[in-house]
Amino acid sequence: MAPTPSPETTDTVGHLRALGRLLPFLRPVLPRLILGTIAALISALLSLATPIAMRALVDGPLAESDASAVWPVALAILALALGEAFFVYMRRFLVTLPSTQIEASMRRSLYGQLQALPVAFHDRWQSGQLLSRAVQDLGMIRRFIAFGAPLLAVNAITLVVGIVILFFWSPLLAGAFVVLSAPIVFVALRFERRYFTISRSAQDQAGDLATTVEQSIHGIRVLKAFGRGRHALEGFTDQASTLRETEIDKARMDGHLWMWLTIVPYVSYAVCLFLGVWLAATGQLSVGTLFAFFAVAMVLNWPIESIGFLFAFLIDASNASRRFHEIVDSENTIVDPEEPKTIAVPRGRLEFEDVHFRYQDAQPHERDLVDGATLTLEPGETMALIGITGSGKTTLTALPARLYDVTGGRVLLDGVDVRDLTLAELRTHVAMAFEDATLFSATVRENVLMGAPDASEEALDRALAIAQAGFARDLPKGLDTEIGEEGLSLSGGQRQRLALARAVAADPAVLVLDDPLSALDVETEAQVEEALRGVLDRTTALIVAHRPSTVQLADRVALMRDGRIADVGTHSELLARSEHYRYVISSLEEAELDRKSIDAVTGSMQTIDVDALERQLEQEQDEEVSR
Ligand SMILES: Nc1ncnc2c1ncn2[C@@H]1O[C@H](COP(=O)(O)OP(=O)(O)OP(=O)(O)O)[C@@H](O)[C@H]1O
Repeated sequence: MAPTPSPETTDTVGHLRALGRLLPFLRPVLPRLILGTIAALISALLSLATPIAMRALVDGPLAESDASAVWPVALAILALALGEAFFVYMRRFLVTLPSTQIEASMRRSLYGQLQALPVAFHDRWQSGQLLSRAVQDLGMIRRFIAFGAPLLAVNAITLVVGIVILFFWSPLLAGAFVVLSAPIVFVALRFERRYFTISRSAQDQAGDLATTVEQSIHGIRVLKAFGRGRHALEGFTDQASTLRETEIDKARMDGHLWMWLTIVPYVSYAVCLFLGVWLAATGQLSVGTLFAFFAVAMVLNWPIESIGFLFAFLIDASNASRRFHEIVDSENTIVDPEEPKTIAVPRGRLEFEDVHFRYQDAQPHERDLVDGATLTLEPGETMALIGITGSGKTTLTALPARLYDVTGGRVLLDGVDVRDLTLAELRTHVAMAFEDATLFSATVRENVLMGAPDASEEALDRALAIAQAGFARDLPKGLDTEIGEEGLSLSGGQRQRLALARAVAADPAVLVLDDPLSALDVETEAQVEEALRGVLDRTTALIVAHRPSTVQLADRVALMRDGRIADVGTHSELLARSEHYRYVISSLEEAELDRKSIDAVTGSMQTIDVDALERQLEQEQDEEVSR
């Protein structure tokens, strides 16, 4: 998603306001930034002083043919040059460190906000948009703070001081110079309006491109398995071409501005040269002053020419600041209560009390996805949740840990509304394992102990044993083996077992399992379920079941239908009294039979060289892509 900028903020004041919002990040390093800008200003003023010394040289020693008087002026010019170089160095020295500090603290704040924002926010935002803001936009802001902003301030002051000097020497010549250079203002204003929109488009398109790269890397197996490599490449190429065209438009606009910023001053120099020579010839201006006038005008050439790219820089940075604040300003709706309650000794009674929930993108005419669900899990009880696909089971299980907040009704833990507990406390009481077992680039140990970093070695052993994840000890470095994106690849079943171990290790009062055993073969699943039974005696568990065997594990089963809990009872009670339950169970059994036959086929495939087959398949697909 890439929000479009509001039109009222596209003027210079809007840009400055957007940049002004960076002030809280600038404040801690403001003294250094100011000193850096002062250093830049001194170096610029020294560059203006050189023509003054030259004027003295031409009108003094040169005019009077006094060779001995040349030395002091030449030494003064040398000193001015050395001084200028020193202050340029000081500017870089003073400004580089704070600008990287600002970038780092902005990045920290952005990442903190991304962590704090609810799942509903992440549902709406593309990952690439977030990535490009965290990397590209913040880099742009750093460069603007380190380079663009001081230069802008210094160039503006240099221009004013330079023009004042010119007026002081010759009001007529300086007046002509200013009037002839004035069209630059109109060119710049026109540029600003058009560049703002295109700069924002380029940044948003870069975010879209990052999303595509991220998604295709994430889904590389699917793309390869379905031979969609070429299709993905075509899609990527289209997006990259669009971005390229936008960048070319940007460069064209920039080039256009540069052209005017080069032509206009030179036209004005040419006219002023005629005028200046006439003034000197008629004795109204000394040769030294004429010479110095043009030396100063040449020094002013850079501040005038740089207006173009500094202006573009300012607009890019203000857009980057807007894009940054779009995230940072996003309202976090899932926060700690002002006066939190606490549950000293959790027992694990979980109640859904007339719970309603609808996703933000739900159409007004649609009814709530969870539409008045009421269900009570007694401490230590294991409740299986079943229903047809899309009936809202996963959504309901996301509510106790406040991954989403209910839109009506309440979820109570030991009689306390989960919204009255701090998130930190709530998440020590409620642990989750999902079907999609996400592991992070860290060691096995760190992944499993994520919810309980202080857990003992025994607790870790127990969690691994329950989840049948003993295989982790046989990895190259045992539990210290790096896994995830940067480390060792694990099978889907191995990942799920570690994710389950992670949920169990936290030793929660309530365990919410959203089909966390789907990737396990039947035998391992039976072993995990057997071991889980021991844990579930002490822990309240809500388990989304997609297999009849998981239903058997439960004390009772809740049947979800049309957003409500249509019935609750033991498996045999529901079989006896609910037709819908029989329908759901029979469809689960059918799916299970299919899965067992697939397991049998894959078992017999163990004798075939699967690796060789995979390699051959990949080779064929690569050849297809390269064709
Ligand atoms: N983040 C989301 N934003 C918007 N709609 C969503 C989101 N997640 C799920 N839905 C919609 O809510 C409905 C219920 O989804 P949910 O995953 O809760 O069902 P489920 O019963 O767990 O399904 P399954 O058995 O297939 O896993 C679906 O129609 C789905 O499209």
